[in-house]
Amino acid sequence: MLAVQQLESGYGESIILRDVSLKVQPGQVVCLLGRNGVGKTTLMRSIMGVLKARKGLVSYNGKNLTKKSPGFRAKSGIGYVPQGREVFPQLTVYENILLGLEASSGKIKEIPADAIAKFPVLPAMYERRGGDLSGGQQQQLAFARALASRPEVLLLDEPCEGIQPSIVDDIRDVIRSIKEEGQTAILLAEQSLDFVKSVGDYFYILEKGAIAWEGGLEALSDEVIMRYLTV
Ligand SMILES: Nc1ncnc2c1ncn2[C@@H]1O[C@H](COP(=O)(O)OP(=O)(O)OP(=O)(O)O)[C@@H](O)[C@H]1O
Repeated sequence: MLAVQQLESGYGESIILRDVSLKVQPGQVVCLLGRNGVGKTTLMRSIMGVLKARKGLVSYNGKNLTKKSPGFRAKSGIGYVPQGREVFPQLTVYENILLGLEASSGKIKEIPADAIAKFPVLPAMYERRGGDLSGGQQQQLAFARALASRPEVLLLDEPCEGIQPSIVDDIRDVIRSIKEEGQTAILLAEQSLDFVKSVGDYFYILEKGAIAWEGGLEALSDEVIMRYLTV
């Protein structure tokens, strides 16, 4: 289980997240919601260790990761698809995916066929440079790169942002298939309510850098949506 306890995090002088606690249980798709700028990306980055927490705890299966590097966290089984993808533009699609294997500490030597089978468009593009792909294709590439090391928890930061509807549908199908397989839990930050409702098991809503609401799909009422999510 991934657990965040009383996390405080920010940039320079400003504190962005205060007293944030959440859990992602094995096999779950947990969604992180909130209006623009509430701190969803800051939370993802703090969980991955790209941003150091100021207070609180990030742990995975009881192991305290709070002071550990992003590389250590990746090797502990946490995958990350950052907002904006962060595909290496000069490397080929194949090389980008190979880099994802680094997180397996040498245990996985070849790109797993079942991980790549989730993105059938990619093999035909193996020799193309990452930077030449469309935004949607880059999103699929970043997703495949993260899955290549068979993470136990996957952090997905706004995978549908700026993506054409047909690829959003493909991404939804990939998330559903990961959920059915039950090997990888997902923490999904996403603005699209329809999307999260179609895949999510449990929901946390951030407001002003703190968890303002949490609950299951049945509790995510119109009133809650109006109060915390409507712009
Ligand atoms: N590198 C940074 N330096 C300083 N402030 C930052 C930095 N990145 C984000 N912030 C600020 O932190 C706050 C939270 O931003 P964050 O990107 O985490 O929100 P978000 O919920 O992911 O927003 P969005 O939905 O628009 O992606 C915002 O006020 C933002 O301006």
